[in-house]
Amino acid sequence: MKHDILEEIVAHKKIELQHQKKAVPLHIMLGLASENMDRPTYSMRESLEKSDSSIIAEFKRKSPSKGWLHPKAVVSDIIPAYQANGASACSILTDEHFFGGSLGDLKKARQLTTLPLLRKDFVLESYQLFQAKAMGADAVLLIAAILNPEDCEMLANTAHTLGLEVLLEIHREEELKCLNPYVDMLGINNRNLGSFDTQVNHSLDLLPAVQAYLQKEKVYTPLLITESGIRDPKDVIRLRQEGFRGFLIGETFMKTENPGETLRSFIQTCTSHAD
Ligand SMILES: O=P(O)(O)OC[C@@H](O)[C@@H](O)c1c[nH]c2ccccc12
Repeated sequence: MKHDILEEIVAHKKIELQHQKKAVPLHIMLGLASENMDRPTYSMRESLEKSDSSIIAEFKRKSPSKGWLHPKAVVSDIIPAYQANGASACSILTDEHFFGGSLGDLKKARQLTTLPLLRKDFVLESYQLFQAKAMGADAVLLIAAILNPEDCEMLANTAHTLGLEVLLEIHREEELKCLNPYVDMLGINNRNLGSFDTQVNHSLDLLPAVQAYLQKEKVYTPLLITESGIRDPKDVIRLRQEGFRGFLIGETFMKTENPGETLRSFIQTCTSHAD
């Protein structure tokens, strides 16, 4: 049987969470989150909607599929450069073991940018939403492949209570059952998190099923995002024409020496080739 990395990540996350909760108990983390309730927040959905390029630029040092991309990447270099060069939002990988990130990266990023910040991690419980709020996130990722619909709705509802927007990620049509009224953005991940197989066309393949579902369930109106494996500005142009309004890109920027510069020329190509 093929080894499923997603199962390994979730198993590791559960142990990690036990340690984190021992170090900072739930009620303390909730308190830290509430202290952040008054700070200004930035809507990722609005930022993507009003942009012509709608790029969510990701800060990711390594990944299980690609290994190290940029081992010495520093938040204070890259996040301000992402903002200066036209990103609509930033995604910060906070998983340490598999992606080389940390909650400290998110906290630092918050001090350096007014872009909407997405906490990118493997969220299983509300505790992680409190962490996200405490560290300055504006939005959180929920991954349908690791949640059941009830937990997903509970987490999305809690996120909204904390003033966090929700990006729900799906890879397969069946995962649409995790949609709920609290989902602000629906992301189609072009990468299968179990096998790492990544095809940009996956978003287009799944789109008719997503549109049919949204047509049927008219109360859900999430903004459509495409995630992973985007290397060519032409893909962004093509996917925008089909209705996508957010493009989550990590590796294409992070594997270069100057991710901000790479973002700048990527956006330039996108906008100069669009009608
Ligand atoms: O580096 P890429 O191929 O541009 O992909 C970015 C982002 O979509 C990817 O990091 C991602 C999408 N969903 C995730 C869930 C967990 C961790 C990482 C991810």
